[in-house]
Formats: sequence, structure tokens, C-alpha cells
Amino acid sequence: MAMSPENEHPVKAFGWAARDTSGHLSPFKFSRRATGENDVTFKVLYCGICHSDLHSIKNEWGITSYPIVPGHEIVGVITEIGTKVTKFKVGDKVGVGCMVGSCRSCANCKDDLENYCPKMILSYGAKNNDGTTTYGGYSDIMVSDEHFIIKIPDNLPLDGSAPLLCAGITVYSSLKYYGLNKAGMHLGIVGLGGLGHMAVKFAKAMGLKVTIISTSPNKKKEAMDHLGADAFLVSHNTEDMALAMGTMDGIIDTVSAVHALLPLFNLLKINGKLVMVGAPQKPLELLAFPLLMGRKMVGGSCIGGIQEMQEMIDFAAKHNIVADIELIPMDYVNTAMERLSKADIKYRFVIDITNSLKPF
Ligand SMILES: NC(=O)c1ccc[n+]([C@@H]2O[C@H](COP(=O)([O-])OP(=O)(O)OC[C@H]3O[C@@H](n4cnc5c(N)ncnc54)[C@H](O)[C@@H]3O)[C@@H](O)[C@H]2O)c1
Ligand SMILES: [Zn+2]
Repeated sequence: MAMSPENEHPVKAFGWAARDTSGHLSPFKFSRRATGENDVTFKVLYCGICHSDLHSIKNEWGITSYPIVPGHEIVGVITEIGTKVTKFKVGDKVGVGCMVGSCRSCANCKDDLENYCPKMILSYGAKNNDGTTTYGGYSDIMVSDEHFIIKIPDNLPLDGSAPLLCAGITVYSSLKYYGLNKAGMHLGIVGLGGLGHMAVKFAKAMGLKVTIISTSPNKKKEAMDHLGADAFLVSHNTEDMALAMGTMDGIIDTVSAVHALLPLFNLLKINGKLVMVGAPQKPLELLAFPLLMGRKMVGGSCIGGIQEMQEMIDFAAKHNIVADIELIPMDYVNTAMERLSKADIKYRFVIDITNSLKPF
């Protein structure tokens, strides 16, 4: 018989979990493994709320097993290290993103692409190699093999850094892989949420011209004055969309719901690239003609490897890039999820775990 979450491991842990497709989160007792020889254990201080957490707690992708403790933008301070740990010491400020394991021997792992390892272990809702369940960062402590731990540079605030570990790496990796990181290029960003606003910050630091494509005209002023975008297109304004036709080298699409792709293809130059990072639950309509008339391509990208995560966070430290956050207490999380579903957040909720997650 499977062991209860509280008894799977020797170390007591607590967090907030969803139990069913309502997605409602409430206090939850479970357990974490003791610090193994290659492990780092850290006290969680902050955890970002990614839209993937919302998709997952409501089982929108059809792969959730309950109970689920979400959270994969996790930062904190190391409390214990294993005897063979070489990269970290107690007291270091660190984080964990979407992965806590991979096979470490396949071609993708050898290429520092653990994120594409067929045996990659997600930080929550997955199985460890010993069959126990992984639980995420809406919780008091975290333990992971040191390979999957990221060092947070000293000059970055910990709360605003948490979203770099998913939102940040996802947009950084896609810009780099698709060659959309060259100064002077024109980039479109669709969806100005957690990922979208990080994409603006990274793209501007790389020297790109950035145009936001959004359904909400009321986001324009802030996107340009505060985030530094160069232009703003309202996607239902057909006149402005027509004027921008054929002007973009690439588009990063962060939209979390089904939406039309055709207007986006039209914005691309010849050889332009539409990169999907948003993960809507239902299929999108893909027409061949607008792609072949202009040799355009559609691609996708999923987070990034560990080496690239460290590179991204060091780049963020150099350019002072952190997320714009609304810091919330743990017991606000259900309201935050409700607001996230309505895009009522600028631009990322981060849970103040250490000051508000109370044992029970
Ligand atoms: N590829 C990856 O590795 C990866 C990593 C993290 C998140 N994601 C996915 O990316 C998506 C975005 O995540 P986020 O945390 O930035 O979410 P978010 O909710 O912060 O942002 C999503 C944005 O999409 C906009 N939007 C929603 N529905 C829309 C519609 N029908 N038309 C146009 N715009 C619409 C919202 O206004 C919002 O600005 C989610 O689907 C998430 O699961 C993917
Ligand atoms: Zn995420």
C-alpha cells in the first residue's frame, strides 16, 4: 500500500495543496527526504505563482494527480548540505525552478538540456526515482540534488528573483535558441503577464526593439513608460495591426488561452519566427498558407537547462532584471489564483512564505 504523504519521508513538511479540480488550496502536511549526500536542503522564503500552477491545480492539462502542492519559482536560504555537495554552503541564497531531477546521462542531459530529458522530474506533481511524489514551493522547505539548485546573485532581491526561475528562463531560453537576441531586431511579445513582462525586460537588455501585442489597450501606458516597450499594438485594432504587417523578426507568444495565430503570422517578416511558450489547454488553429508564403516558422520552447538558468540569472543580475511583483501572504493564494485567471495582476504574484506560512 502507498504510504501517506506525511510518512513517505523522515522530515516533516507543510504547505498548501489542491485536492481536486476546484483548484482550491488549503493547508497540507507532508514530508521531505532527509538531506542526501548530493542534496541541498533550504528554507523556502518566497515562491512565485506561475500560470502553470493555475493550469495544474485545476487539471486543465489532464495530467494532475492530487493532492498537489504547486510552486516552481522557489527561493530561499540553505539550511543543510550533503557530504558530497561542492557548489554550495549553508546560508547561501538559492532557488529551484521547474525541475528537481533528470537522468543525467542521455544526450539531452549531456548537452545541458535537462529540461528536454525524457526522465526529467518536475518540481511538483511528479514522481521521484524512488516512487515518492514531488511537492513544490508553496511549502516550508525544499530539498533537491545540488545539480538542480541555482545560486541567486547577491545584488538581486530574493522576492523579485523568484519568477526568474520559470518565467525568466522560459523567455530567455526561447530568445536565445531562436536567435531573437541580436541588438536591433524587432520582437513582438503577445500577452503581457508574468512571462510577457519578463520577455520585455530581457529583450530590452539585449538591445531589441519591442512591440507588445495585447488585447488590453489600458496596459499601453505602463508597458511603454514603465517596462520600456517601444510600441504597443491592440490586437483587435485592425488598422494598427495592418500597419505593422511584415515588420517583426520574431514573436514570443505567452498567451495562456486559445487565441488566433493568423494575425501574428501577418506581423512577421519573411523568415520570421513565432515562438510558442504559452500552453493553452486546447489546440490552436494553424493554417499552412500564411507560413509557406514567407517561409515563416512556428516553434516552441520549454523552460531551459540548468547551465542556462545560471547564465540567465547572472545576466539578470548584470542588467538588474527582476520581476514586478505583488507580494502576498499564503492565505491570499486562492484570491490570487482567481485574479490570475482574469489577468488582474501586474505582473507576478509572489508568496511571502517565510512570514505567512503558519504550521498547524
Ligand atoms: N513554455 C514554458 O516553459 C512555460 C513556462 C511557464 C509558463 N508557461 C505557460 O505560459 C503561459 C503564460 O504564463 P504566465 O505565467 O505568463 O501567465 P499570465 O496569466 O501571467 O499571462 C498570460 C497573459 O495572456 C493574456 N491572455 C489570456 N488569455 C488571452 C487571450 N485569449 N488572448 C490574448 N491574451 C490572453 C493575459 O492577459 C495575460 O497577460 C501559461 O499557459 C503557462 O502555463 C510555459
Ligand atoms: Zn512556470
